[in-house]
Amino acid sequence: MALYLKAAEILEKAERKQGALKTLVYDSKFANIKQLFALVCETHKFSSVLQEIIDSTKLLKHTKMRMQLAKVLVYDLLMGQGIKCGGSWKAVMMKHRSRLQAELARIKIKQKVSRNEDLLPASVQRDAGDKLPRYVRVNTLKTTVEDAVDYLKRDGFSYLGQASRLDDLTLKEKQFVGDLHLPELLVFSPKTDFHNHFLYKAGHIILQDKASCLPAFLLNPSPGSHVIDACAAPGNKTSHLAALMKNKGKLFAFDLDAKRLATMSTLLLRAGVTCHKLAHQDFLTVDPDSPQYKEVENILLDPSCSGSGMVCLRDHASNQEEDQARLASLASFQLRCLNHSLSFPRLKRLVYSTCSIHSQENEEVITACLKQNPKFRLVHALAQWPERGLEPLTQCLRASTSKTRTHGFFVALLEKHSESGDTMQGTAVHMSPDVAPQSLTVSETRPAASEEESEAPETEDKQTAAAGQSDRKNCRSLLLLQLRPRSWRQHVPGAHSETVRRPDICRVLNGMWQVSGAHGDVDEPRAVDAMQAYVDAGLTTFDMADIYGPAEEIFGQFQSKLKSASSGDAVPALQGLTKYVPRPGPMDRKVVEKALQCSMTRMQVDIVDCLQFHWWDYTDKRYLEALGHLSDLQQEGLIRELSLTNFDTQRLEEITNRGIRISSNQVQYSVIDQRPAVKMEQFCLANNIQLLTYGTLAGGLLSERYLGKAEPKSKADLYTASHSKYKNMIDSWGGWTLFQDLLVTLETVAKRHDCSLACVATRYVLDRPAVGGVIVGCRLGVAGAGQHISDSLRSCSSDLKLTAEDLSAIEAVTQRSRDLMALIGDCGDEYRR
Ligand SMILES: C[S@@+](CC[C@H](N)C(=O)[O-])C[C@H]1O[C@@H](n2cnc3c(N)ncnc32)[C@H](O)[C@@H]1O
Repeated sequence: MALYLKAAEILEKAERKQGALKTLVYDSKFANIKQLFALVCETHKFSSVLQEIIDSTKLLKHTKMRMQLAKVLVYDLLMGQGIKCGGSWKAVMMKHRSRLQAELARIKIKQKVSRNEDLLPASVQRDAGDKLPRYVRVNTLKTTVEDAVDYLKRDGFSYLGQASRLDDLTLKEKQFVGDLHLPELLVFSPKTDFHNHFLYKAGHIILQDKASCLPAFLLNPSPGSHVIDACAAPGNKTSHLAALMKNKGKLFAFDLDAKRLATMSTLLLRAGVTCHKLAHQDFLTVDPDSPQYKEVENILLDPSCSGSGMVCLRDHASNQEEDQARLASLASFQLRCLNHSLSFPRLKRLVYSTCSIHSQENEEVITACLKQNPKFRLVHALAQWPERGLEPLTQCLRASTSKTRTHGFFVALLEKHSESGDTMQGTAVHMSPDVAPQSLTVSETRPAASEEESEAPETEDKQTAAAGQSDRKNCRSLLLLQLRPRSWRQHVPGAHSETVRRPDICRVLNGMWQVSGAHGDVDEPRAVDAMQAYVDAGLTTFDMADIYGPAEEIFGQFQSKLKSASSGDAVPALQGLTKYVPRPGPMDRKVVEKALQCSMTRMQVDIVDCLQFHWWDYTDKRYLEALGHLSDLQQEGLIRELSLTNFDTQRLEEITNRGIRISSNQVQYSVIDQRPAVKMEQFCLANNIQLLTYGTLAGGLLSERYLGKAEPKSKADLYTASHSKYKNMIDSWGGWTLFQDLLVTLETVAKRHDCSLACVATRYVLDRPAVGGVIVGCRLGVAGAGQHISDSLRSCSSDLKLTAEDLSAIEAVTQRSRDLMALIGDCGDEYRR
């Protein structure tokens, strides 16, 4: 039912002119955007027919339903895939089904047609029947046309060469050609879906209608130039401009809409665009005389418009009077934007474009603008283009499904006369007074508009840059952090605060779950030897547990090996954090003390740096008893820091309120699982408790290795306990497709900082306010540990700073995920379901 309610809500908003259908759909954050978009578009297309059926059958009166909800339900019942929900709405629709079907049949008989499609107005039928080719722009910032063609051929597509006629764009499944007008454009059969294709996800190709590629192509800014993209989001044309500029120069991009800008940020990151400067600003308020724009010679102006050229968005049942008012308001806004653009002092060329088929927004706006700006004139663009602007503005381009096999579009290229008064290439337009739009006035309000299709690609495989010596040096100063730098001991009578040294821990901790056996057999002597490399790199903190197989023993053996090898030299200080994970049962002092002694023996220590307590069942309150004893043992000098693992905020508060001082809580925290940010983090900050995080790299799934890879499903694919655990988390969070979006975004951020994707994912969590350290599973005795160490060092190096833009790109993906707090619960609840 959620699908139908959301579709109806969007249609109602569109009816109230609160936005374009596509924008409303994308802004809805609905889980299945594709499904919602299809339903909204189809219902919209058949709107007048559905209205007739609903009116004739008096469905609203019988059901008390609202019109748009009735339309989506009737559409799916009679023309779509059948009602997909259950419950009362289904029952209602089934009750009325025969009458609704009969009414549809009656309308068909009356119109002497047999197919639903034939009921549509002629203009719609033509559009719907004329399925547009799938256009793919090769992103030359990331690849070349030749490489993309080669890749696609190897991927089973058949390349038919360069098209030379429009008819060559009629292609069968799996065939493709090079476009006849635009060199970086490849053309495929209409149903080709690239949304899950590696090249798309890697940002090597951009899914962009051919007409929408014209503006940047015609502006053709040179590398190094300064360019403005005035109404830029979601950024397809910006990325095209950047590609033409080879990422050199300055590309100022403005947009009013924050959400669209967030999408744009992601899109540009994926596309590898780096020469841009995004601004959330009304372009009309940008000061043309500001020194920063003094070198701007090119502007691309693609303002909000009616969207009437977008095949699926055409409103076939619209109110003519309202439309006229809206068009006038849009045209007025477009003219203001144009006039403003032309006031930039160094401007030489401007491209104006709309995805509208209305002359009010196109030729009339240009005509009015040229009248008001006599220093500018039209350039006859792309002579070989088959569809021209309406007379007399044939210098402009128009595009349509029938003549250019694209969406409906309009493009004008304006150029300034040379300073001497000579004209630059092209012909000045001569205005006839009858063409000049008398009605164009300047409106102050922003009109409701339709926006052009936004599409979101992704990024490529890249080996991480190994951190060099300088990284390691930088990192050491940041590496150590006092686990709990505060004076709580003073509040505890009898505390051994003077004698117990507080350990400093590394910001990246070596997690030893990997030696527990859950990740394959462990060669203990090899594991012991492998610890040396971590310690040599300065990564001296190890996190283990009494239930991690031989982890504590391995730590102990390494500790003793270090001592015996020191021959009098200072032994490097290790920090050993372990966990006490008892089965629920009696928690008297003897039990707790014995468990602690066992850990100490295995770890070969006489004081445990940090003891993290876990409890499986909150209904069994003996966790409070256990913590009381642990607190006593701490006072007796056997534990430096008493901590928790996987406790939720409620219990953390309960424990703290009992006067038991807790140093840290170990929780799952990653770009994916951000539950701690909901309330845990705040409580920790207020109570001087640090979070130590695990799962930050999702058991290794958050890495380049899984970028562009098919979803791992089998046991063979998910061969460690970590893989299956975190794959489940990804499934709950939003699934593999969204996860791929995240990988691409992280990888693009990583490239910008010349580090690995894992570094970015780690740094993202390290930067959270309550996070003291991130635990990264250490691959003791496993090949590749070198890379892993350098990544850890780089993650906490001072020169790795995630920018606001990086964060907003990451958040643009994560905000599309499910609410894990609602789904799973607070930290650690996954262990107690
Ligand atoms: C047709 S869309 C632009 C599509 C974009 N050029 C692309 O190719 O991806 C128009 C954009 O203009 C933005 N917009 C509308 N009024 C604006 C203004 N006054 N200043 C800046 N942007 C504005 C809208 O938010 C919308 O994102």
